[in-house]
Amino acid sequence: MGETVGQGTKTLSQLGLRARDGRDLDVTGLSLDSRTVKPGHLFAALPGSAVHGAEFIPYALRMGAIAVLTDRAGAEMAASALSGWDGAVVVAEDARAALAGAAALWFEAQPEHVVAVTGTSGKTSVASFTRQIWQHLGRKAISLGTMGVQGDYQAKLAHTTPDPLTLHRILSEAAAAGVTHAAMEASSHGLDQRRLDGVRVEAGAFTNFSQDHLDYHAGFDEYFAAKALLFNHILEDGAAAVINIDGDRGRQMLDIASDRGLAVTTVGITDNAMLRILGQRYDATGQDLRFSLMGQPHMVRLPLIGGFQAENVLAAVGLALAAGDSADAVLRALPELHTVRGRMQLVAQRENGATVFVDYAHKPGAVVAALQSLRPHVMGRIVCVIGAGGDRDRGKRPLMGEAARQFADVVIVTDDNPRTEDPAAIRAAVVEGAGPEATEVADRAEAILRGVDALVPGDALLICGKGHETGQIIGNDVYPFDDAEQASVAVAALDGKI
Ligand SMILES: CC(=O)N[C@H]1[C@@H](OP(=O)(O)OP(=O)(O)OC[C@H]2O[C@@H](n3ccc(=O)[nH]c3=O)[C@H](O)[C@@H]2O)O[C@H](CO)[C@@H](O)[C@@H]1O[C@H](C)C(=O)N[C@@H](C)C(=O)N[C@H](CCC(=O)O)C(=O)O
Ligand SMILES: Nc1ncnc2c1ncn2[C@@H]1O[C@H](COP(=O)(O)OP(=O)(O)OP(=O)(O)O)[C@@H](O)[C@H]1O
Ligand SMILES: N[C@H](CCC[C@H](N)C(=O)O)C(=O)O
Ligand SMILES: [Mg+2]
Repeated sequence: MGETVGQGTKTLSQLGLRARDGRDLDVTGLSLDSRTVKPGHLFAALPGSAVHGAEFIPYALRMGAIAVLTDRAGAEMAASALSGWDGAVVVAEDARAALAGAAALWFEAQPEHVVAVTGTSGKTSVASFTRQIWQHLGRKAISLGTMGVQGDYQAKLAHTTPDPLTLHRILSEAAAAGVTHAAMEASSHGLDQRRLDGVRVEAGAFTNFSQDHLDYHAGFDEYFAAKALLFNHILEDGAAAVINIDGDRGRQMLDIASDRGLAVTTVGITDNAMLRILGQRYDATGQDLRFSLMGQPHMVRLPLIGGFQAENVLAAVGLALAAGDSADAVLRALPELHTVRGRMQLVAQRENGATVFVDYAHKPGAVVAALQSLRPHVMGRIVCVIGAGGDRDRGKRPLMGEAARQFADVVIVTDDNPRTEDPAAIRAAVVEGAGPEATEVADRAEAILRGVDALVPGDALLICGKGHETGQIIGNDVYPFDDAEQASVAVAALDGKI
């Protein structure tokens, strides 16, 4: 799935495309991978990070492609395969954007209200909270992102922001199923690769900015620029923007949104934020939040662990208001919100009362936020089990270890998803930051068992990095593994229940 779609036919011009010889052929489907091309398809030969899709044009032609969409470099690369071919060649300045536009026109239907959220951390949570608010108001709603498609239409996704063919297919299927409201995550890869182009987004949110994905983006500024595309490129004129202005990058995004003339709602603890956090009181099961909306104070009980969840909730409030619901209705839904699986989720409790949480913190900023925000909920020590994924940004590993050393009392370094890297080398990089007092336990199940074993009354264990994931990727294989399940097993074993 994903790389191809096809049902019925459309002409190139109906897809917003123009062949270089001006002919307007019918196409029977769209493919962005040569291996999924069927007779009559348009093959999008896109520039990739490993290869240029144009390398596969001869193969796509053999498979029966009737049209090829590519960029200038691709057309040059495939010049000999394309010369004398009787299909249509579309050369676009930005072939990714052209494909996304074509996908939007292929499917046409989208939920009436689509909002999108970007930022280094909190996208999944904000999208889920927004969808939950809508569902409490009786709207037919979905959230779409890292957790797949959830809500009144459901599907699995391989990516946080899927390729445009998958994305537009899902939006149209959801619309056909009666979904009127969709909240989606806009990942920096997705924005950079124009996967969301053509989606009619009526409101965008920005959460925060810290280090991630520097294996993909050239630097912090390029990573930020990708996120800014939501506000200076994707959002329609007159759309709304909900921006957390607590950090420098938030204020920078505010300027970008204001310059664009978007209707901005600001969020944060900052004095002049329109949705402003006034105070938070924490206990073992959640928090009381005092906040103001356009100057009016409100109190709400949130069954959510972690101070940052209040920022995520207020961003969701901003999006729900921007999509047209009334403040009264939206505020009534808040006490019903529940956490996203694997986000500061209480997964087990020992007989002595000590608690175990699973969190998806897999970047330095998230580790700091998760540990710092757990602290006021915990009277005793915080034990932290942490590792880092292989084949991803290497620079973040020592920083994640350092964050654990700084904000946890006991640190156990273990494997995350080593993928094709040497697990011991990844652990060593994490230990570099975690310091000599950290314990290294390669096997993740054993690390969790040791973490649980260390808990005395009042303590809490935070298992970082894998959140909702149900597999551990070692080499190219995926082995069943679920942090929440391992925590329950460890608690049961140590408390003598199995
Ligand atoms: C780095 C990255 O984002 N890569 C994405 C990108 O692939 P690429 O440009 O690197 O592809 P490539 O391998 O160089 O190939 C170039 C082109 O040739 C085509 N091809 C390739 C082989 C072939 O036989 N025939 C063929 O036509 C490919 O379909 C592609 O269009 O375009 C592909 C098609 O859309 C994506 O599947 C692929 O996602 C890869 C698998 C991926 O893992 N991406 C991750 C990092 C990602 O996108 N993550 C974000 C953020 C997650 C987060 O929030 O943390 C996400 O939104 O999920
Ligand atoms: N507002 C926030 N500020 C700081 N950290 C946060 C915030 N929200 C979530 N986090 C941390 O980031 C982790 C991931 O949260 P979430 O899945 O909502 O974000 P995301 O942006 O979708 O992440 P990803 O890009 O990995 O999918 C959480 O488990 C938590 O540790
Ligand atoms: N979407 C993120 C998830 C990382 C999760 C973490 N467990 C890891 O494997 O690094 C990525 O692919 O970079
Ligand atoms: Mg996410």
